[in-house]
Formats: sequence, C-alpha cells, structure tokens
Amino acid sequence: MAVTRPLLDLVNVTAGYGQTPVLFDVDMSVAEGEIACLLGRNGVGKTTLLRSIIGLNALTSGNIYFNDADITKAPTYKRARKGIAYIPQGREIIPYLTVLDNLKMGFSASGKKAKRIPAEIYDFFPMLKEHLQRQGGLLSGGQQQQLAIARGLMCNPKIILLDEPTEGIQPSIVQEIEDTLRRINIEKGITIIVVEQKIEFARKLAQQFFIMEKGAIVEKGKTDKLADSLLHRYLAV
Ligand SMILES: Nc1ncnc2c1ncn2[C@@H]1O[C@H](COP(=O)(O)OP(=O)(O)OP(=O)(O)O)[C@@H](O)[C@H]1O
Repeated sequence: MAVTRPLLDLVNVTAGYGQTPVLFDVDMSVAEGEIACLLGRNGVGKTTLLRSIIGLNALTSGNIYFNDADITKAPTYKRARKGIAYIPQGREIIPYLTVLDNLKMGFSASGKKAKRIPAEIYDFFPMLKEHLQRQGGLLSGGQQQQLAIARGLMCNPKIILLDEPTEGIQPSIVQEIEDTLRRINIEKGITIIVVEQKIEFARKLAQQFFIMEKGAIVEKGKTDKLADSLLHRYLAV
C-alpha cells in the first residue's frame, strides 16, 4: 500500500552556502491545509530553509517531498509549477512596473499564458484595484506586501512560503494581512508556512510551530501549546 506523505515533507535536509553549512538534518512536515510558523533568532537559517524548499539553495543531503513527489533535484521553476509560491523577505516588487504588471508577473511562474487577473485577487486585496496603474515602488510597505502575496496567488499555489510578511509594516495593515492570509487558507485551502519575528501574529495565525536554532529544528508542536519558556529560551522574548 502506498504511504501518503504530508503535503510538504523535509527529510534530513542539510544545506549551506559554498563550504559553509547552515542547515543540519532538518525534518519538517506540514499537512495540507495547515498554517505553520517558523520561529527563531536572526541568522539561525529560516530564510535558507524557505529558499531550499523552493530550490534556490541546493541541498547537500536529504530529500524534499511535495505532494507525494520527490522534488529534491527539481529546478525552482518546476517547483513553482507544482504549486509552491515563495514570497521573499523584502517582497521584491519591481518598483518601476505598475501594480498590474507586477501582478501579471505571477502568471509566468505558473507556466501558463497571461490571462485576466482573477476577481478573487481583488476580493482578497481590494486596495490593489484602486492602484493598478501606479508604480509598484510608490506603494507603502504594507501595500507592497499585499501585492507580493497577490502575485504569489497568481500561479494557483498549493502552498505559500512567506518570509517575514509583517516586517516594517504598520499595525493596522499587519492585522489586515493576518485576516487575509487566514481567508486564503480557509477559502482556498492553501497551506502556508510563515517565517515571523512577531510572535503574537504567528501565534494567532498558525496552528503549528517550528523553532530553529543554529540551523536545526529544536522544538515543534501546536501553537496553542507554545510555552513562554520556549520563547524565552530560543527567541529571547
Ligand atoms: N548568500 C549567503 N551567502 C553566505 N552565507 C549566507 C548567505 N545568506 C545567509 N547566509 C548565512 O546563513 C546563515 C543563516 O541565514 P538566514 O538568512 O537563513 O537566517 P534567518 O534565520 O532567516 O535570519 P534573519 O531572520 O536575519 O533573516 C547566517 O549565518 C547567514 O550569515
């Protein structure tokens, strides 16, 4: 009988930059429909882990399974076509392109010809409709973050990897982003992994947590059981 794996399954993942190892034997499983947060101090390897999942960092050893396929050696564009969207820290909006053209860039990740922007995008992010012809670089940080998430949705992902979506964003927009991510998860069934420094944001949004320290997952569990003692030990909160 075939074994059914979680939607995303990392097994003994080791990776780094050149000769410098950064991730050590990371095991991480995220089930379909779940929201997981990845916590840890600066420099412990959270971004490197997300980059390894989307294929921007090759593994030294270990395997990554997605949707029951071994994607360890698949190039980034194929991972995107299989349904992994990556929204990097800093958002990477093209500043001189309009909001509309930034959105359309998301189509290319799916490998399909550009079509109309689905109405649901404006339903999730009404602000974008008002700014379609503005240059992306003129949006506020919070608006750019919303644009980046919307662009990620254009390839119809099964999972979204988000790196610090609330960084440098004013509280009212942080709340909006939290609500929209929850809607995207519930209404579209999209699985989410979010790297976060804002513990309360992560706690409210995610059902599952992983804590990283020196390139390894040192604690994991349900967020409603995320003890303050762990936060003190690993995040110095
Ligand atoms: N392009 C790179 N080349 C070499 N080393 C890198 C590179 N990017 C990151 N590193 C190193 O890898 C380690 C992990 O960095 P990473 O960005 O993954 O951590 P992080 O937990 O995401 O931190 P932050 O919260 O600051 O983004 C750090 O020691 C960092 O200096």
